[in-house]
Amino acid sequence: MNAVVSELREPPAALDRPAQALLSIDRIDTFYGETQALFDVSLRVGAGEVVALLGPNGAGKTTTLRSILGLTPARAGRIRFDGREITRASTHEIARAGVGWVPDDRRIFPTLTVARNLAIARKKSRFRAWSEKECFEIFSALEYLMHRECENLSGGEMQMVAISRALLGSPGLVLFDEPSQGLAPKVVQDVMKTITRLKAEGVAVLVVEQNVQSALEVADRVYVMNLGTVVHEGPADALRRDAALRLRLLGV
Ligand SMILES: Nc1ncnc2c1ncn2[C@@H]1O[C@H](COP(=O)(O)OP(=O)(O)OP(=O)(O)O)[C@@H](O)[C@H]1O
Repeated sequence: MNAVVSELREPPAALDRPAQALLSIDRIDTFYGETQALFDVSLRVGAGEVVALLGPNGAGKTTTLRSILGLTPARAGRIRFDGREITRASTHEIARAGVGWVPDDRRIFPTLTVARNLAIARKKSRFRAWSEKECFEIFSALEYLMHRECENLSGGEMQMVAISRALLGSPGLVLFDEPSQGLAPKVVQDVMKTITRLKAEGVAVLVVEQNVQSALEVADRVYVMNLGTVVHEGPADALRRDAALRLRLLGV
């Protein structure tokens, strides 16, 4: 083959990568002050794809989410969402573009009612708007909690509010940070079912999890991080089936 033609060609896409990335992170470095937390991190999430971000404490998973959200912007590299560069956009603009967030500490206004917390989360983006009624279909208990103040809710109830709040913001992508943390096994199953439902509705998900088993049940693809870098990328199925690989990468 002519050398010039071959150089002009796109490199072959890896088979396990989505052809059209909704979110693409390219070689980002992120710092807290002078301390570097992410080193040359690249990651992709396709439209309607569920991607799990796994790895030990301090690996850089939350920092990756914070970089996407503009809470701790990347100092080098590039982040694109839905065809638009968001590397240095404000968190508000990123949310308006259709990135939803379910934080690990839920961040619900404790003295406001559930209804009020949900009302202030409503936003329009180019992605589909979810209604409160649809949230009640997903979480049947939610309808009966609407007039409760959020400080009186259980951990599982708070998680329902946090997920519903993300959906009411019309997301094309929802970032979940440790959604199963501190929840009873039944509630963890409900959260994982919700992730599967989002995928069925065409919403992409990037989920950070310590609960490897639950994450592998719902994910299409997986990234494993360690010490601020991506150390593995591949289909979730490979990690589900290969106990030796799972043990080597995740210690479980
Ligand atoms: N606000 C902060 N200021 C300084 N360093 C931080 C801050 N937040 C995180 N770090 C450091 O950045 C690195 C990555 O942390 P990060 O929270 O992203 O890891 P993680 O993989 O999400 O782990 P965990 O499950 O413990 O949250 C760690 O070395 C951590 O100590």
